[in-house]
Order: sequence, then structure tokens, then C-alpha cells
Amino acid sequence: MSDESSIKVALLGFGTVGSGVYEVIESRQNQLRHLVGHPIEVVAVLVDDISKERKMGSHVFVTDDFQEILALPDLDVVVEAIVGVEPAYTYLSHAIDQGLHVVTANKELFAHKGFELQKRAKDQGVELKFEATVAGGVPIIGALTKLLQVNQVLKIEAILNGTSNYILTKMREEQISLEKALTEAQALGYAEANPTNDIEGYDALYKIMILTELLTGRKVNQNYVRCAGISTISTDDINQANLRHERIKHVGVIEISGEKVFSEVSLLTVSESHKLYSVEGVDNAVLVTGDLIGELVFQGPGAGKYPTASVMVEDLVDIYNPVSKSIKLVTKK
Ligand SMILES: NC(=O)C1=CN([C@@H]2O[C@H](COP(=O)(O)OP(=O)(O)OC[C@H]3O[C@@H](n4cnc5c(N)ncnc54)[C@H](OP(=O)(O)O)[C@@H]3O)[C@@H](O)[C@H]2O)C=CC1
Ligand SMILES: N[C@@H](CC=O)C(=O)O
Repeated sequence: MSDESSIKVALLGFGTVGSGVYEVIESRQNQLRHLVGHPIEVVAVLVDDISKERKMGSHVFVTDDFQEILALPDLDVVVEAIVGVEPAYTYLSHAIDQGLHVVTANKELFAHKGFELQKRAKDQGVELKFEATVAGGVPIIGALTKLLQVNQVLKIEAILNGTSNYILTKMREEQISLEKALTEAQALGYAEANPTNDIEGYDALYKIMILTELLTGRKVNQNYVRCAGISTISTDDINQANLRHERIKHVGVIEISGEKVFSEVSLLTVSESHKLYSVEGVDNAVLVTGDLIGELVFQGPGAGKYPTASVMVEDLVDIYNPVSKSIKLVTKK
């Protein structure tokens, strides 16, 4: 790539997340150019239904055929925000085999095929970034992989589904039904295309699988992780807990002791002294216990257009940013 040429990006998906990534890239051109030394340009978008009206520049090539994306000349990166394991796995495998870098937000895909994709990317010498797959806008993958490399992570306790936390908060604060709160979460762009994944706990389960794999280096079988969602919770349950100064939270846990690893997603009733008690609305929070550092808390928006686009564009910059790639220790004279 010459100094003048742009970094060419294809977006897979133009829903809540994909359109957010597009808008951030468009609106932060100067900053991105400064960070990576080149303009970043979205040249193509893959969607399911090409007849839908989209807010994007007329120069962007829109298609429902992934082969047309792969055939584009000089493409550098594929940013994926579509839904489910397939066809995303096939698309990203082909992209990697063609030498393209990949940024993904697709947790269902990454929980089931992250291992295979990472091996493929390593073999091809391309970058595969997946910060957006866990905890929305909270950069927990980067924190665990870049900032906690020396620590032994012993435990993670986390609220990982923004939609469930939003629903539980609204049910308590406004005494509305789960269904009504879910409709609001969908309108705000927090929920999955199939919201069963949120309220039955699968979305948080995928995130726990990804974190467990990251920490242990071992592939996780979904069937070995117990998973419960919030679908059975009523306002009555929430009010009963409230009377005891407790809150019901949807929590994923990972405990690591030597070779033993325990992971699960369940409902937890927490008292006021618990760090997850005051994590409200769409926020996620990840409590990390490291053997050297003790307990750390990472908290922030766990879903939504711009928080998710934020971490994806940071991932994109991280692939190219010459500063982060070339930090060297300076010897004092
Ligand atoms: N919403 C959020 O807060 C977060 C979502 N994610 C993940 O990001 C991904 C996208 O989520 P979100 O933007 O909310 O979902 P949306 O349903 O809003 O958007 C999905 C997009 O993908 C396109 N699409 C779906 N299936 C296909 C397919 N087979 N081929 C081509 N295009 C397809 C849709 O096309 P069309 O527009 O034509 O329907 C749409 O543009 C998911 O994997 C989700 O789990 C991750 C973190 C946060
Ligand atoms: N539906 C998910 C979106 C982000 O991962 C959630 O609510 O957390």
C-alpha cells in the first residue's frame, strides 16, 4: 500500500452495528488518517436485502453477494456485523484465505468458530480482531490480552448482556413487563436480531465461552456450560428482592484454579454491597480477579450502535496504527 492510497474496508451488515461503524469512519476521517497514516474508506457493504433504503454515500458498492465483495480490487479489511454462525464463518474464512484482515462483532460465530478463525488468521499472517464480541463498548478483550498478560486471571464475574440488564432495571424502576422492556431494548438497538438469545441467556453464554477460551487457550463446548436467562423473572420476583434491599442480576462466571475451569451463566441475587448491584440499564460490568492485581472493575455500555462501533473502529485502527505497532523501550542515558 503506497502512502497516498486508502485502507479499503468492506462492511458485512448494515444494521445497528454496521451502520454505526460506517458513520464513525465517515465522521472521523481526519483523526483516522492521522492515526494510521492513510484515509480509511468503506468501499462496499454486504446486506441481506438490497432493496432497503440506506443512508450511505453513492460511491459505496452495495451487494447481497459475498463473491462480489471478494472480487473487489485492493480490498484490505472486512468488518463483519451480520448474524449467526453461517454464512459468516464461510465468508470470514474466505476473506482470511484471501489475505484480508478481519474485525468482527459476531459473538455467536466467535464462540463456536473463534478457534478455527484464529488459527486460519495466524497461518495467513492477517489480523483477526474481536473486541466487540464481548461486553459491547467495554474493551475487556484488549484489557485481558494487552494489560493483564503477567497476571493469572483467577475469576471473572460479569454482567454481559446489555438487553437483560436494561430489562431488569426497567422492570424494577418502572414496574413494566419484561415484554414491554424488551420492546424498548429492541427499539434502542440493544437486542439481538433474535431476542431469544438475550432473554434466554445464550448471548451472555457466547461471551463467557469467548472469555473462557481467551483465558485458558482451550476450546469450550457450549453443552458443558450451564446457562439460564431472565425469561422466567417477573416484576413480583424483582419487588420481593427489592424489599430485602437486593437486586436480581444476570451474571456470567468463570473460575480458574490450575487446570480446573468452571463457567456458567445464571441469575444471581446480589445485596447492596456487591459491585454488580449498582450496574444498571444497558451497562455491562466485568469484575476481574488477577493473582497480582486483585480485583478490577470494567464497566460501560454493553450494547448499542455507537459503543459497539467505537470498539470496532478502535480494532480497525489497531491493525494499522504505526505507533502501537512500534512502541519501543527507550534506554535512559
Ligand atoms: N446491537 C448490538 O448492540 C451489538 C451487536 N453485536 C453483534 O453484531 C452483529 C450485528 O448486530 P446488529 O447490527 O444489532 O444486527 P441487525 O439485525 O441490526 O443488522 C444485521 C445486518 O446484517 C445483515 N445480514 C444479516 N444476515 C445476512 C446475511 N446472511 N448476508 C448478508 N447480510 C446479512 C442485515 O441485512 P439487511 O439490512 O438487509 O436486513 C443487516 O444489515 C450480530 O452478530 C450481533 O450479535 C455485537 C455487539 C453489540
Ligand atoms: N444483544 C446484546 C448486544 C451486545 O452484545 C446485548 O444486549 O448485550
